[in-house]
Amino acid sequence: MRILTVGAGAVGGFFGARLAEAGQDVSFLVRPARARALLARGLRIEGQGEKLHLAPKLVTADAPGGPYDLVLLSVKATGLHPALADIGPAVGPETAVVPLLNGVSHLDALVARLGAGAVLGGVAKVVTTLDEEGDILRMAPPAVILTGETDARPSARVAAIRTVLTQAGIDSPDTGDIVAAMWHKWVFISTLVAVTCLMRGTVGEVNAVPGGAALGASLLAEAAAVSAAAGHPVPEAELAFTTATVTAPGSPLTPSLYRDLVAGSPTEADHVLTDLTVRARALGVATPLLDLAALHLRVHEHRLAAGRP
Ligand SMILES: NC(=O)C1=CN([C@@H]2O[C@H](COP(=O)(O)OP(=O)(O)OC[C@H]3O[C@@H](n4cnc5c(N)ncnc54)[C@H](OP(=O)(O)O)[C@@H]3O)[C@@H](O)[C@H]2O)C=CC1
Ligand SMILES: CC(C)(CO)C(=O)C(=O)O
Repeated sequence: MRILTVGAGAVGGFFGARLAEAGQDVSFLVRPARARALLARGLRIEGQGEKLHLAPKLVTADAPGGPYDLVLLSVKATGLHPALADIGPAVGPETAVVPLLNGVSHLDALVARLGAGAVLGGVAKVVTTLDEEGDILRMAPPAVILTGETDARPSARVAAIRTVLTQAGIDSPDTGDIVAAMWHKWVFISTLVAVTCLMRGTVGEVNAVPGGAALGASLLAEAAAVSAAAGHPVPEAELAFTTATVTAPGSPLTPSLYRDLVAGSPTEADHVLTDLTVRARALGVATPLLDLAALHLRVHEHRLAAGRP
């Protein structure tokens, strides 16, 4: 399968490398700084017993190649619109684009730019980050990509993509309804983001103090209520998983958005938190704690926009 991974960061680099290792024809669309780093060191993944080092096939926006069979879109929401402009020439009539961003609003942006026929839903379950050298550090076991047609119908292209992913050691179970799966991941990530960013600590640090675990449970109840009102009630098993994750004593877990916040970098707050609160208002769901978390992050973004890190 001809695959283009857009963004060779923590998520795209990880999944693209796995697919390339498994023998797929993978190109990575990168910008100049990342290209320089990858040419100098190669693409390296370490952690969780994995050690992988390969020379990635790089392409740039001026010559992206293609059309490809599959595009894995793995930029952050802050870079979504320029990336959509860059991938246009790489997308042909048979190309399937699978976005791996958290949140859901990018689906509309993708359809507006590339047409509904090109766009599948997507969820990434992986815990990776880039270290100071730009190598990928894998911090927890999951390696999962969920995908499907946005109207939930079975299709040959989704079956083919899931087979290729599975052959590369990437779990890709049938979700049934990928848009619901995206919402359910959104509930998970917005809860985790709100807990850690509001309290400025890891999950374990928040839960080490009285009231910490109760905050996680309250935030999850708000996010799950929005998802249910939008027509995507979160299954009990996923609620239990998120509760266990955000209330785990001693857990070092932080989301990538928290790491961006403490690094003084722009964050995906609008995409991950503000969008959820805007939808909550439209659906008549009260989300006072999520609103507070979104406000906290808006202040951060405003400070950055004003040139004050
Ligand atoms: N990290 C994780 O464990 C998980 C993250 N996610 C989600 O996945 C998405 C990606 O996150 P993550 O991989 O961590 O982020 P990273 O910042 O590590 O990677 C994003 C990459 O996209 C590149 N990029 C941005 N714009 C372009 C462009 N126009 N052309 C080419 N490359 C581009 C950046 O390159 P450059 O160096 O040029 O800026 C960067 O390398 C986010 O939405 C995140 O919420 C989901 C599940 C888990
Ligand atoms: C928390 C995590 C790793 C869960 O997949 C995530 O999605 C993120 O950091 O953005």
